[in-house]
Amino acid sequence: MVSVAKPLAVTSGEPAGIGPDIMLLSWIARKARSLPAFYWRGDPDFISRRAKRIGLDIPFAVVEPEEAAACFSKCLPLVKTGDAIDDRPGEEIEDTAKSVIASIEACVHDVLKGQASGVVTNPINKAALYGAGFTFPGHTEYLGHLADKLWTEPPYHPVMMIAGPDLMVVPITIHIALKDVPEALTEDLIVKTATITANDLKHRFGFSAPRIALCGLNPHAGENGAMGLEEQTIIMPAIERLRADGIDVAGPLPADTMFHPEARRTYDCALGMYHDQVLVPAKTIGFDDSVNVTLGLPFIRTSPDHGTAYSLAGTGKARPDSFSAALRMAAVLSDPGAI
Ligand SMILES: NC(=O)C1=CN([C@@H]2O[C@H](COP(=O)(O)OP(=O)(O)OC[C@H]3O[C@@H](n4cnc5c(N)ncnc54)[C@H](O)[C@@H]3O)[C@@H](O)[C@H]2O)C=CC1
Ligand SMILES: NCC(=O)COP(=O)(O)O
Repeated sequence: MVSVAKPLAVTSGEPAGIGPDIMLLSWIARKARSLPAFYWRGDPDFISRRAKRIGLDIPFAVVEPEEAAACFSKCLPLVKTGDAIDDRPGEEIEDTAKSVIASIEACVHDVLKGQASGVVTNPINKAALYGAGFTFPGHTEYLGHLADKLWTEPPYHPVMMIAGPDLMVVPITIHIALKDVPEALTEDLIVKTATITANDLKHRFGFSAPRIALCGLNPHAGENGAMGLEEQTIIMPAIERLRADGIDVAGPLPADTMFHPEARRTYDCALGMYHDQVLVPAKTIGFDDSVNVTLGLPFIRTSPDHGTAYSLAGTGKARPDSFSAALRMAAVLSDPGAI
C-alpha cells in the first residue's frame, strides 16, 4: 500500500453521479490497487445507501479526520459534512449544491490544518452548481480562490494538468467558450502557465529538465500567418521569454501532428491553447489511467479525469481506475518517496 503522512481528504462530489461509486469501489480494492489511506467527506447515511445499492458490503466508521488513518485498513472512514442527501443516482436533485461545495471547502481546510496530505475531488455537475449560484467555472478556479483566501502568499495561479503514463497536457485557457480563446490568450498567460508547469514538473514530478511543447492556436500553427497570426504575435514572443528564462520549450507546433507516439517522445508535457485541443488527445490515449492534477497551488489536489457519468451512477459499472490513480498520484506528490 502507498503510504501517506496524513490521509487524503476526498470530496463528496455530485451525489447523483458516479463519484460515490468509484470511491466505494476503490476502497474495496485498496490493497490490490495499493491505495493510500483516505476519508470521504459527505453524508454517511447517503453513502451507505449507495454502497448497498451497488451490492457492496462495506464497514463504515464515522470519524474525525485525525482518526481516519487508524481505521482505514478495516473500515471506510467517513467525516460527516453537509446536509442529509437522498440517494437518487442519475437524477439532478435540487439543494445538494451547498453540501457539495461545503465538502470541497472542508477538505481544503483539513489540508491547511495539517490533518490531510492532499485533496482528491470527485466529479461535480458544473451546470448544477452554477444554477445554485456557484461563480467558479470548475474546481480548478475555485481551489485557486480558496488558496488565495486561506494561504499566506497569494496570488496563486491554478493550472490544470491531465497527467497519464503516456501523455501529460495542460490547457492554457481552461473553462471558457471557444470564441473567447483568442482574446484570453496573452503572452503573459502563456509565460505564467508554462513557468508553473516547468517548475512543478521539476519539483513535484521529478523531471530534472522538463521539455515543454507548445501547440499553435490555428491549423498548421498558422501556416506562416496565412491561417492566423497568434503564433507570430503572441505564442512566439512567449516562447522567446521562456527560453530566455532557461525553460526548454518547442513550438508553436501544429496540434494535429503532436500526439502520435513518435511526436510524444520529444516532450514531457504539451501545452494547448484551449481545453479540447489537449484534453481530447489526453482522454483518448489514457481515459482510465489519467489524472486531473492542479499545479500552482500551495497544496496537492488531484481528481479523476472524467465527469459525473450519470447513466452509470448507482449501477456498479463505473470503472474506479482514474479515481484510484488520482489517489496514488496525490500520495506520491505529497511525498515523492512514497512508492
Ligand atoms: N472534475 C470534474 O468535476 C469534472 C466534471 N465534469 C462534469 O461531468 C458532467 C458530465 O460530463 P461528460 O462530458 O458527459 O463527461 P463524463 O466523463 O461524465 O462522461 C463521458 C463518457 O465517459 C463515460 N465514463 C465516464 N467516467 C467513466 C467511468 N469511471 N467508468 C466508465 N465510463 C465512464 C460516461 O459514461 C460517458 O459515456 C458534466 O456536468 C461536467 O461538468 C466533467 C469533467 C470533469
Ligand atoms: N474537463 C476537465 C474538467 O472540466 C475538470 O475541471 P475541474 O472541475 O477539475 O476544474
